[in-house]
Amino acid sequence: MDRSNRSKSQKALNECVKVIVRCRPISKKEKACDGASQVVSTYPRRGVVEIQNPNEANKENRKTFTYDAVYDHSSTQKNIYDEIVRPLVTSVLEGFNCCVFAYGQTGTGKTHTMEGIRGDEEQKGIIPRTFEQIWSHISRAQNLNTFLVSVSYLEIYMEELRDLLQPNCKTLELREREKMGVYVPNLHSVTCKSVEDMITVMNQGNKNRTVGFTNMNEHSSRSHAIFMIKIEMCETDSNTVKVGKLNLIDLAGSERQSKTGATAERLKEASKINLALSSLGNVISALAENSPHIPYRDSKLTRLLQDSLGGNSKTTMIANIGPSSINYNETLTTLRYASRAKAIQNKPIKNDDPQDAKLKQYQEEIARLKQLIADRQKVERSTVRKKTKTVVKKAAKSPEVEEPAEDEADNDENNDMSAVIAMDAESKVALEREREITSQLATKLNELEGQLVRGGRNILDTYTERQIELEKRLEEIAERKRREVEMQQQLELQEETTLEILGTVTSLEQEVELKTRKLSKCYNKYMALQQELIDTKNEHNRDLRELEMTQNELIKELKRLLLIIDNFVPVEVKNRLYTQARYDEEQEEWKLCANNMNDNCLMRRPVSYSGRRRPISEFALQEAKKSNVESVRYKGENIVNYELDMPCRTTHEYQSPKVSASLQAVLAEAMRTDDDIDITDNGFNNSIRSRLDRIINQSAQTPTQNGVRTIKSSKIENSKRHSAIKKPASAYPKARGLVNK
Ligand SMILES: Nc1ncnc2c1ncn2[C@@H]1O[C@H](COP(=O)(O)OP(=O)(O)OP(=O)(O)O)[C@@H](O)[C@H]1O
Repeated sequence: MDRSNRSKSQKALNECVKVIVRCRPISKKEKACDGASQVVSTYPRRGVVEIQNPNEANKENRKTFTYDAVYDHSSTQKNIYDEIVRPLVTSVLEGFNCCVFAYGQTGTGKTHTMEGIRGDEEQKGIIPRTFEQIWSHISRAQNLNTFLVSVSYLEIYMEELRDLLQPNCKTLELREREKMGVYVPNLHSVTCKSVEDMITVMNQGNKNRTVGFTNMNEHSSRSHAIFMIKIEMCETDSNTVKVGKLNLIDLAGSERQSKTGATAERLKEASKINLALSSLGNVISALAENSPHIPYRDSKLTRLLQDSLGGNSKTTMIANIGPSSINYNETLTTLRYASRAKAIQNKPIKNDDPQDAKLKQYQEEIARLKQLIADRQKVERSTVRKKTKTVVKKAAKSPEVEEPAEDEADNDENNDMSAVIAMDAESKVALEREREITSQLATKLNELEGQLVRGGRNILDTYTERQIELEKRLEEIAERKRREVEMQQQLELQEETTLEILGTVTSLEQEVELKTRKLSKCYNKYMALQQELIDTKNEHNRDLRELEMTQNELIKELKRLLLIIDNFVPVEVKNRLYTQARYDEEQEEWKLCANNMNDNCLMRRPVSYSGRRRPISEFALQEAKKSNVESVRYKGENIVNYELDMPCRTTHEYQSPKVSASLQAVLAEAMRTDDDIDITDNGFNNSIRSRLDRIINQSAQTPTQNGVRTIKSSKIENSKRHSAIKKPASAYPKARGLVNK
């Protein structure tokens, strides 16, 4: 394709993000819930969803939202795929970047929509259906085009990128390059050659995905999962390469702690999930309002979705909702975000002749290897012939050989073989080596060729002409349905305009009537906006409360950990932790810095004068062994020359450990009542036990004040009590605890 053509095809038209809403059937749990009702009504033919506030007195006051398509509880996985995703995958096969992502509250059917039910032909979701469409296209491709299909699978868990196909490798990072956009270097990708290959990879990734139990979903996804498919295609005629990329994203669901009952780890996961989703909401809002700053950098999720939202990709958002009144607020939030996302404009561009296409590299490498093998084989043959001629000439001169072979240098391989037999040992070895290299090259060539797939070979035998026809019809039906919904929506809009036009007619009375109707419409709109404002404020307050609850939980956890550190971690270890711990901004985690005291000590070792003989120390020998050119020559280990390495802590600085007020109170109470203190060996180590031991004995020796024994830790009293502390072990009859005497 020449430059002008390419620029023509790349002249991108703006295209809005397509938004569809899918409402799942009411669940058994929701049905069983007291006072719950269905508050969502869907109108698939008009692309409209209505939601009614269950607490509002005026039941007529419903909120209405319009989308590109709406699916109710009776919609099937096949319908959704054929009408929504099939046209997108067709675009991918034309060289576009496309993205489908499922968004919604936890338990509303995102995973059901994207992945479906494994092993159930009817219930399989978007991802496995995509595989079938891709391979059916390849099997039918004309001109025997060459394809390279590769897939990657990653998840964002607690704001960390993880490779689901190589779970043990270290966490991944995000990079950005001008032409490539945002990408993940070192992400493992697997080349696939059939539907089955892709299903195997998907299942393998799903096994590694982080899933957990919550009150709202037994198998709740605790991470955002992104399945990436890259299809590189080379047209045999024009030799041009196109690349289509498809991202299939199953987001983790937004959730409220009050409903999911999340605690500890689940709670931390939930707070990260909600943060990422709220940053996604902010990006959607900023894009919809044409804001000059789009906060993509607020989370890894929004950075990864940068091309899909406001970028060069064709994007479809599937907003999953449930019909029950118990989730009214969450459903309303999802519907609002989905409605805002409709305004996002993308600029899809065909990836014609991309520079980073592996297929092109593979094809060039294959051509190079083929040429190399052919050249080697030529050289090999001519060497064999030359050698054989010499051997035969020698043999002709020798008296033992009676009949010299005259036609030994024929072209066929049999003669080559007999020639090899006739060759001397050295030449044979050289020839073997040559052949080995050639066979290695051939293996490499086969490997590379094995990764590529030739189209048009009907890989899927099951695809008959009728099925192909059926697919075409399905696409037509989907297109017609889309247009029908669009027309219906336009009709409704035009109704309003017609009303205005009608307003110009006849009598004053009619004018008054029309204006009253108009006014009442405007008033309704005004009221709806007022309500939205109130709802948004309430939503904001709820979010705030939720965040406060999460914060309280996390503070509680922090206090618990600090209490453990204060009471059970030795002071010197604690101090070391505090001085060595550094927060790594890049990786967003705490790290322990290596203590560089050793290095400093080594630096203080006296260096020797070059040329002077000196006894070699063990250390110097070891340094020399490392054969480091820059390593210094050390003097003999004359310890008198050394500075003393001062310990980190001196006896003078020693302070007795602090005992928390609660522990003191317990001990004091026990002292007062003279009861036995039985401390079981529940994770207590010996040093802690002995510390407690000391404290108890100290207080036992302290004179009582007003009948209550006090714990003192002055040095003088410590020394006075020294003998008391050294009681024989037999003074403590219980092996696993202490008894106050
Ligand atoms: N359209 C549907 N038809 C029938 N069942 C559905 C539908 N959508 C969801 N379900 C059922 O609802 C339950 C929750 O669905 P799913 O796990 O897909 O939710 P999710 O949105 O992915 O939740 P999470 O965000 O917690 O991962 C599942 O048992 C699923 O089978």
